[in-house]
Amino acid sequence: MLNILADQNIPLASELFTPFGNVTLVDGRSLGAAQVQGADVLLVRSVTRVDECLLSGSKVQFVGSATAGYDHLDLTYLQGSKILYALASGANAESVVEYVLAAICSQPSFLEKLFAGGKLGVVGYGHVGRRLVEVATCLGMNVGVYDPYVDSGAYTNDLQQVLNSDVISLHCELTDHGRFPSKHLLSKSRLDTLGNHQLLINAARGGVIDNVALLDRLQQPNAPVVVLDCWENEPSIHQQLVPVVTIATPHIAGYSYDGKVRGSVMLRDALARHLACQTSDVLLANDLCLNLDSRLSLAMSVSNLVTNIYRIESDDARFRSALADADSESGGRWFDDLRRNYPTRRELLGARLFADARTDSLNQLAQCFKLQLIDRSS
Ligand SMILES: NC(=O)C1=CN([C@@H]2O[C@H](COP(=O)(O)OP(=O)(O)OC[C@H]3O[C@@H](n4cnc5c(N)ncnc54)[C@H](O)[C@@H]3O)[C@@H](O)[C@H]2O)C=CC1
Ligand SMILES: O=C(O)C(=O)[C@H](O)COP(=O)(O)O
Repeated sequence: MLNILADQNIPLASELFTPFGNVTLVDGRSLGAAQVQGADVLLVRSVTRVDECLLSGSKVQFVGSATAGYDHLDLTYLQGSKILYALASGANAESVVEYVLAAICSQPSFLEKLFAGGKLGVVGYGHVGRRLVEVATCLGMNVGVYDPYVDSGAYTNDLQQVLNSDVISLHCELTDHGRFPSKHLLSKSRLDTLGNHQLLINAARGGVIDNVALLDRLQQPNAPVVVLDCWENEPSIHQQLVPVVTIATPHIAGYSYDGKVRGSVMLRDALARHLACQTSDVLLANDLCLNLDSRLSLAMSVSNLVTNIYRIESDDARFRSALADADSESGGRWFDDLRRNYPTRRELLGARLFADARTDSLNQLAQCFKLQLIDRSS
């Protein structure tokens, strides 16, 4: 029997991994080398740094991270030690895209701009960036993409062109090495080029924006409108930033129930392949039923639909209230508590949409989110 150590915040960890061995659930943030010693398989989230310090001397042979980002894994060490690893690439891309749409919908003037020929600038053209571009273009928006490693075809822009956009959304991985490190990509000088006619969203990693420079920029005149999901030094974030950003959330853009379960299943499947075991399918049907008035404009339909399933303002309110109530001695515990106790949020993708007629706008929406459009009048 394998000894499997899993972060307690990986949904269905016990159910999915018990067929392979004994599953022990642990607190990923405080996980230390002593706990890992007897484990064969380690399943983590982004809060656990997986490197030589954690694994040296252990018998871990497989590391799974139920996340898209992998800046918490020392891949050079894992490869050098012949420890297999698996990620949940793409599992939560839809969740992040719906978060970004909710952020835009929470700022109606920016939503209107994007539907009136304004531009959405996307940094990073991986799973999230591609899906965001797919949805935005399907809705008729004008899009530019900066990703120095990937060909984004007709959407290709240089970084400054993207930073001139009405809405800028960051979706690159966090790196401090290589030809194009993304650490502090939004440096003081780049933040200085932004103005109050722009919305900046960071649901990538905190370190992509220099948070000290951001605080300084947001205290100057003509500051951009900022939505922050990811912060430098989580969970002990720069708290002075909170009052000056427009929306503050605790790194939950990827926290749809669907996205998290997809991530768990991806790891289960990767471990099963490694062990050459069969697995059964996990069906994750979207049973959400939504209603929409077919007379609404496309912009209003998007806004109604997105806010129907997810109100980013509620996350922002919970964040500010938890911070206000936080014990100053507790470090970032309030931030992790918000994440651990995150309410169930479903995705729009694949839901059923009831309307009183089939209009072009509704067909367009149905195509974007693979909705099952049901015409109540027929
Ligand atoms: N807030 C949240 O809950 C979540 C955050 N994330 C973060 O978002 C990132 C993107 O997610 P995915 O698209 O799934 O990852 P991905 O690995 O599919 O794509 C990352 C993209 O970033 C690009 N990139 C790397 N350096 C860059 C640079 N300097 N400038 C512009 N682009 C650069 C890569 O070429 C790649 O196309 C993840 O690495 C993760 O850190 C992902 C999911 C949830
Ligand atoms: O997938 C990623 O990358 C993320 O940022 C995760 O959604 C973050 O969740 P945790 O792994 O920190 O629970």
